[in-house]
Parts: sequence; structure tokens; C-alpha cells
Amino acid sequence: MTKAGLLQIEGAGKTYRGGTQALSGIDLEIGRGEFVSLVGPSGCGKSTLLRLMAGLLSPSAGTLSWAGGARPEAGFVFQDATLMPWADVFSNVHLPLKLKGISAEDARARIMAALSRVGLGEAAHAMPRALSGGMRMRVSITRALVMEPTVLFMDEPFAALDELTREKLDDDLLTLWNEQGWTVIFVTHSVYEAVYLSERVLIMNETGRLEADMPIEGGFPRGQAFRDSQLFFEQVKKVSAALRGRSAP
Ligand SMILES: Nc1ncnc2c1ncn2[C@@H]1O[C@H](COP(=O)(O)OP(=O)(O)OP(=O)(O)O)[C@@H](O)[C@H]1O
Repeated sequence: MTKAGLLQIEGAGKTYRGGTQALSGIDLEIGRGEFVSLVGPSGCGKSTLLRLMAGLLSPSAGTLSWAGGARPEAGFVFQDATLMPWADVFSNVHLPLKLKGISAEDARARIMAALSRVGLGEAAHAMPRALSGGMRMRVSITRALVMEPTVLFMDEPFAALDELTREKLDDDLLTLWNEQGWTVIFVTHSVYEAVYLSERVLIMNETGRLEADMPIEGGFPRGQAFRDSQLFFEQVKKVSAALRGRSAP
């Protein structure tokens, strides 16, 4: 890895109450500013690993060590945009700042700049029910963006969207990643999406272990030319083969 280390995971495991062993023996280093995707069969522990890294769960074994000694400012984006239905877009984006004691007045310029950045400048006073699924997800991303996170945890954020909207959001996410210098940890079921977005794809197997760690070739910025390239398809084939090789018959 060429990027400076941000997170070091050693021997991490997670056994849930009731006995399900979701993860075991996870050794992993994440570099500062990396875009890393996690793929693997359903139930293999992707979300559990993401939640461990995000500090939403604690490991049953092993350690997670952050450079500088503490988890840096983090943003979260999940498949469900989890917007407050009774509040407009502005108030939804304000929420995490409000929880930190920053008033709407003080945060106005920052919120409006973030909304404009994702193309929602005109929608600040719209209610969530008036938005398309893609726009709701943009609000969710804006809510992370205003917190100026160092690391962004994303759990199948675009899985419920149609293909074209998903490709557009993938492109917008890569632009933001490049601009903001985020480290992104991205869970997806789509090998195409993982290869398109990532510098590295981590493949998990059904025993809750890391099966492979594949660097993805192809410079940034990426766009349609990359999606159409031989290099892209070859890497999709490679990741798919690694996944199939370990999936239950
Ligand atoms: N809160 C919980 N309590 C008990 N078991 C859980 C809990 N959350 C997840 N599990 C179990 O842990 C295992 C891993 O689940 P996890 O959601 O991390 O997998 P995943 O790879 O993200 O799955 P999917 O791709 O279907 O979203 C599964 O067997 C799941 O049933």
C-alpha cells in the first residue's frame, strides 16, 4: 500500500449474542484517503466489519488501531437514506450539526454550500416525500458532507436505485472523494460497482474471513471510458471468479 496507514485491524472477530460468529481473524490495513470496497456472499459479515470500523459495534476479539489514537470524524450513509419525513431537506442536513450544538443560523452557509455541491441547492425547502430515491440519497450524502468527515462508511448506499441513477451517484461520489480527500469504506453486492469505484476490493467469504485483497488498476478520474474498457471487464471477471470460488454451491 502506498498511502499512509489510517486504520490497522489485527485478529478482529465478532460473535453476536446468541452465538453467530460473523467475523474471525480479520487482519487489515486501510490507508488514509483510500477507496476500499467490501464484497462477499450475503451474510458473510460485510456490514458487521463496516460497523466495527465505524465504532457502531465492538469486536469480540482483536484490535482496531487508528493513526493518531482515535477514530477521526466519520460520516455514515446507509441504503435507507433515513431522512426525518417531517422536516425539510435543510433541516435534515442540519441535524448532525445541531447534535453538535451548531445552530441553523451559524450553519446556513455551510449547509447551502454542501447542498449546491450535490445539485440540491434549489431543493433546500423540499420535503423528503417530494424527492426521488436518488435525491433522497443525495441528501443523505450531504448530511455526511457537512460534517467534513475524514472517513466515510457506506453500506450499500445505492442498492435500491435504478441503474442509471446509481451510475450517476457513483460518479458524483468519486468526484467528492477526490475533492474532499475522504477515506471511503464501501459495502456493495455489485462487483461492477466495487471495481468501478475502488482502489482496492476486499473479498469476504462465508466463514466471515477475508478471502482476497485485490488492488484495482485504472487511474482516476474514472468515467464511461473506464466502464467500457477491457481493463474494467477483466477486473470484474477476476473479482467475480474469486467470489464464486468461495461461495457455497
Ligand atoms: N445484531 C445481530 N445479532 C445477531 N446476529 C447478527 C446480527 N447482525 C448480523 N448478524 C448475523 O451475522 C452474520 C453476518 O451478517 P452481516 O449483516 O454482517 O452480513 P452481510 O455480509 O452484510 O450480509 P448482507 O450482504 O446480506 O447484507 C449473519 O449470519 C447475520 O445473520
